[in-house]
Amino acid sequence: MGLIENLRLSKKSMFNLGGISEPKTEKLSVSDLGISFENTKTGAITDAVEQVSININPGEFVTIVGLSGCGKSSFLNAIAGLVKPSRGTIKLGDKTIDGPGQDRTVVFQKASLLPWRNVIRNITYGLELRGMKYKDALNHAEEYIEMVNLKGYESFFPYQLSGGMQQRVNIARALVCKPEVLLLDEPFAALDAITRETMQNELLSLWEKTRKTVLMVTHQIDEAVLLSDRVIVFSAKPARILEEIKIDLPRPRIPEIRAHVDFDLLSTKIWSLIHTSARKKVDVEYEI
Ligand SMILES: Nc1ncnc2c1ncn2[C@@H]1O[C@H](COP(=O)(O)OP(=O)(O)OP(=O)(O)O)[C@@H](O)[C@H]1O
Repeated sequence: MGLIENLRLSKKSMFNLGGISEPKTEKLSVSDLGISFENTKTGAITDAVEQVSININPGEFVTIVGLSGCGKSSFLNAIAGLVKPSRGTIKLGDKTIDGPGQDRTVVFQKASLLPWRNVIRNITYGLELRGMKYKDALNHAEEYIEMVNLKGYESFFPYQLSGGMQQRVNIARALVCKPEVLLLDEPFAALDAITRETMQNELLSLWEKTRKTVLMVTHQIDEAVLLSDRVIVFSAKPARILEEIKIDLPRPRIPEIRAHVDFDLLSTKIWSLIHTSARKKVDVEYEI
């Protein structure tokens, strides 16, 4: 099924994928978050994130952009429960997040598939780990194989797939577990420009169908504008929120939205915020 047909799916089928209902999603609230790392040898402290507060509504697609090394991944990892914050709280609904959980799944830049499992068995793996019988897990996985356009590749092993196909398996593997929140850490950064664009279009279509709550980190400003409802611009390290920019481009979005005049305006605004923070960082470091 092509992108346009996908976007024309009825509202009913958008929210009821093959009869498997999505879990109820709660609001993700981050309050006054601070993250510091201590060098165990020298005792030196690196402050990566400082006083960040964000609310992400169910079904919202939010992206974080900022300079390299400013603290984006540390922030995302804290929400994944992989990094312990030094200050502040993270909540999903009423539940405080203090470690990894099935309600959140992370997709990293590198696909890290299990090389001894074929495509379908990589996708069923998370469900099997949770105690689901393979036959049942297979039913769920087959649905996602179609969604990520890998029908026909079920029996292929990771070494037989391109980088883009591996990342599609990775995304299907994350979605099949039906997390409440999908965390994406530069998911397409390792791909060439054309594959990256294809994957962005596919993610756009996938999100329109699932309306999953997504928090993504990226270096690509156009990627952030294309996909997001809101872009949060982080300052240079330690990361603070410089500005939250609402992306009020119409939905459902199609790839051609890149030609929309507001697309350029929004991208330029974000670019300018990041570059201003880069200049300030140089001024501070060289005491200009
Ligand atoms: N486990 C760690 N121990 C010590 N310092 C860390 C650790 N993880 C990250 N840092 C430091 O925290 C700061 C922020 O790193 P982080 O990876 O979050 O930045 P980023 O914005 O995601 O960078 P990039 O865009 O280049 O991936 C950096 O100075 C980094 O060296």
